[in-house]
Amino acid sequence: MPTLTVGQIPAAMREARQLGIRSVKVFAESTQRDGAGEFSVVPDALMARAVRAAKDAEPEIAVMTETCLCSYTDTGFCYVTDRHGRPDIAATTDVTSRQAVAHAAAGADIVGPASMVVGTSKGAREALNASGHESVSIMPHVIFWSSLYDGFRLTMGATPQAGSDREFQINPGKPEQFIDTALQLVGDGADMLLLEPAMFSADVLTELRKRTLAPLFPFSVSGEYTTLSHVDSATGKRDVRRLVELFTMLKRAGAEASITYAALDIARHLND
Ligand SMILES: NCC(=O)CCC(=O)O
Ligand SMILES: [Zn+2]
Repeated sequence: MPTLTVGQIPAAMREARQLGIRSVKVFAESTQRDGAGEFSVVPDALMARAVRAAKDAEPEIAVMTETCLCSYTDTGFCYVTDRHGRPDIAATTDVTSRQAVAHAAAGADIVGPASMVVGTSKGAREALNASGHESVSIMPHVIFWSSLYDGFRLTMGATPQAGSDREFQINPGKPEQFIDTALQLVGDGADMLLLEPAMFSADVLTELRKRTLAPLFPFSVSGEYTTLSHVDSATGKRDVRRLVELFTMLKRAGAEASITYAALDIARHLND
């Protein structure tokens, strides 16, 4: 998967603005890890520097972040584990809530609890309110298991070392569980919901569109980017036509907007 250094962010943001993109979502790949994910909240942590670089370059573009631990734990899990290797819910909520505050302090407009650990959205909301960041929004991820995440995990060095990261993600055979979780998150203070993987959650998007007023954002994940688009060897451009068709369908189904790694390529394609 393509990545940027912090130094490359300003140019990408300027191009995004010129092409009419109004928001970006940032993921940070940390090389420093420990058992508790504390490198995500040190002063000048990678995500905070990335957010600051983006907002300094283009203050009008909304910046969304991810609050999660898979890029910061030595296990590669999205949550802190206790000495028995079991998820430690309280510790996970504590550190991801501090991430939310750190991202907001760096200028983020929307933070995205992504571990699916119950309580992390509520925790982030309370921590943001207690630190004067009432206007920062929360967009939690609602996630079906999928092999489409493999490319992201490989790129981010976030493949769990043992077992799988399905603990809190939802079995794709249980759509009602996905819907219940999404509605519960709205009850916990989510301002909007991110649904992933985009292409395999169109049915629950349609259902949720009828059941909540919260804006719904399908997230087209790494496997969708790598399998539905490719660089055309003749033109050197990324052929994004299949992705455009996917996002057109999702818009029909009720998506507010879709999130994609191909945003710049699609905007270039549409502006051609
Ligand atoms: N929490 C980060 C993701 O879910 C990314 C998935 C992907 O792009 O494959
Ligand atoms: Zn994660």
